[in-house]
Amino acid sequence: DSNVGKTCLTFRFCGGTFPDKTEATIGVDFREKTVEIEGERIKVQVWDTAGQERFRKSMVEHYYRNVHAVVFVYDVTKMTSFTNLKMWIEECNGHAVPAMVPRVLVGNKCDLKDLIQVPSSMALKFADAHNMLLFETSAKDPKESQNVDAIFMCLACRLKAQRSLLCRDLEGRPGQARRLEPAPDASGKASCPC
Ligand SMILES: Nc1nc2c(ncn2[C@@H]2O[C@H](COP(=O)(O)OP(=O)(O)OP(=O)(O)O)[C@@H](O)[C@H]2O)c(=O)[nH]1
Ligand SMILES: [Mg+2]
Repeated sequence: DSNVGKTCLTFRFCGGTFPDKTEATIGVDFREKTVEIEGERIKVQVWDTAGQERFRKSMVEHYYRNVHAVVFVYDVTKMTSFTNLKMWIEECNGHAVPAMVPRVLVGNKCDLKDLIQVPSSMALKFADAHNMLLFETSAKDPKESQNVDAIFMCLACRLKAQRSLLCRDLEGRPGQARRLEPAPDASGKASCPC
C-alpha cells in the first residue's frame, strides 16, 4: 500500500540512509546496488512502485514483465496494509508472473513498537500459506539495517542459485546455453544468508 515505506526501504538498501522526507512515488523509481555473493559481483536493480492508485495508472503494470523477484511490503502499524496484501498478490498473479519468481514478505516500521497492529505470528502464518519468507524490518532504525539488506541479499542468492541450476540443466545440450559458473560446492557449504 502507499505509505508503508517502500521508498525508504530502497533508500536504506541502496544508499544506506533513511530519507528525511519522502513524497509519494509517482509511477516507478529505480535504484540499484552492486553486492558480492560467493565472490561474484551482482547488480541488484530495485524498481520502487507507487502505492497510490492515482500514481500507478496503467503504467506500473508494464513493470511486471521480466521481473526476477517481488517484495510485498506492509506496515506493521497498519492492519489494512496487511489485509490488502491479498489484493496485491492477486494483482501480481494476474500479470502472469511465473511461479518460480521468488516472492518475499516484508513488515516494515518495526521501530514503532507501541503501535504494532500486525502480530508476527499472524504475518508468519500468512507468509507460510503463500510460500514466502517473512522479514520484519525498519527502514528508519539504523540498527535494523542488516535486516533490510537481508531481504535483497536473500533474493539475490536465490536468483544466483536458480541461474546456476538452469545453466547446469542446459549444459552439454547441443545448441543450448553453456553453464556459466561452477555448481554449488559439493560439501554443501553455503554462504547464502538465508
Ligand atoms: N517510523 C518509521 N517510519 C517509516 C519507516 N519507513 C518509512 N517510514 C515513513 O513512512 C512514510 C512513507 O514512506 P515511503 O517510503 O515514502 O512510503 P511508500 O511505501 O514508498 O509510499 P508510496 O510511494 O506512496 O507508495 C514516510 O513518512 C517515512 O518517513 C520506518 O521503518 N519506520
Ligand atoms: Mg514510494
